[in-house]
Amino acid sequence: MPTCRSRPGVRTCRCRDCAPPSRATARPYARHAAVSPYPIPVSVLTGFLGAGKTTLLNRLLRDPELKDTAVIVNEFGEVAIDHLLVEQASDGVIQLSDGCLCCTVRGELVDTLADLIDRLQTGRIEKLARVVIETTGLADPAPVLQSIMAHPVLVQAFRLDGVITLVDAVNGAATLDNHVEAVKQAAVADRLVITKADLATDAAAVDALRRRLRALNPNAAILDVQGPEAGAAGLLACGLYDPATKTADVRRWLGEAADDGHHHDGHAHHHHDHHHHDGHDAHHHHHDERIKSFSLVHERPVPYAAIEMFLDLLMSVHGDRLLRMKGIIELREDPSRPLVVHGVQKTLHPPARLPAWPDGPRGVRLVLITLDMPEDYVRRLFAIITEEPAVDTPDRAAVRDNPLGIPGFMR
Ligand SMILES: Nc1nc2c(ncn2[C@@H]2O[C@H](COP(=O)(O)OP(=O)(O)OP(=O)(O)O)[C@@H](O)[C@H]2O)c(=O)[nH]1
Repeated sequence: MPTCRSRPGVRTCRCRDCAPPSRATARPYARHAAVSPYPIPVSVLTGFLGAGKTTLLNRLLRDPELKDTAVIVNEFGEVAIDHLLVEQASDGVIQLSDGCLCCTVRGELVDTLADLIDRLQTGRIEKLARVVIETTGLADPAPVLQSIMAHPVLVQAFRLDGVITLVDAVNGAATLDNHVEAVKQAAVADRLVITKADLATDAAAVDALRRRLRALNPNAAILDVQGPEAGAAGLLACGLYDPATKTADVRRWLGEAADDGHHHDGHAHHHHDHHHHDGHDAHHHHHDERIKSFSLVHERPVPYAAIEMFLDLLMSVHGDRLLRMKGIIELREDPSRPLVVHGVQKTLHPPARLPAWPDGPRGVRLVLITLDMPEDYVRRLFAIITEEPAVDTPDRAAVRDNPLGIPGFMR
């Protein structure tokens, strides 16, 4: 990354030469996908200590589909050894010097990603098809996702493709009991991968772990690391765009919220399975109880201002409790082009517009993954925001023209 022209040595200063372009110039990724390499998909590979991240990464990197992939490996502890374990040519591997990727070296992750773009633009890297970030096992992945999405330049160059979380079949249940980070890792995943099933002697315990993961995260596919579907294609293409069909695949992206057949009431909330028929009574699910995944569904278009107000209120009141949100929205002002929203905690990705609706249901479909968030509050807020005002009431026009005027929701 070049240093600042006016202040040599300073890398990320805010002077006119260096300041990133304003958000207003950010272009939705859908539009330039066809003509430029941007945005480059970023996959985050996470999973508790020793879950098998490096092992899987090494296997994936041998797949020709992963050519032109940059891998950012982070390191927990003083001595940088993880990069030595990643077998691929050292060129593609970027080692963050120290510490935990999620917090202390957040700046460094941003610099590393910015540097990749710089190398691409100056021709030092010819092609960059994808970035994989392997997080330390102790990381809460949300801040990693956030640091990409909150950065005005990075957000134009990269898009989050998905989070792949590895769960060890032998130690997974105990890890979930004892570490809330592990529960968060599982909850925000787009793909859950069970590793070390070959070492597990107790098949019933592995089944119980699967059920527990399913309850924690109803929308993610659960795969076996040894299975045929755990290859590059199955793991690294979780985003809205299906690289196979080159179209937006909402169903694949949102999971059950897009599934018209099952949840007409918009209540896609999964209750935890407390029936342990197998005698493997996983007693302490207290971390699991704090995490909920639910969908908000509305079958009609909504005004832009209403959805904006909903997201604003949700983020400002409960942003810290929102681990992840994804959604697709039919706007009343422009129903033919869906709005795509993507949030991590208090950070909202600049909303993108798709040129057209893919097949399937329209309206509003939002999937929320929350930690200690009062679901009732969110549902009530959503109901008020999406409610059609009764015909013939004097307030109807006022509400339509100025949704900020909805009673009870003045700020
Ligand atoms: N039998 C078996 N061993 C595995 C599997 N996956 C990983 N391992 C082993 O588990 C150990 C830890 O694997 P790593 O890939 O280093 O795990 P990691 O998640 O990168 O570990 P950290 O970076 O320390 O968090 C290694 O000895 C692997 O060989 C698996 O599916 N089956």
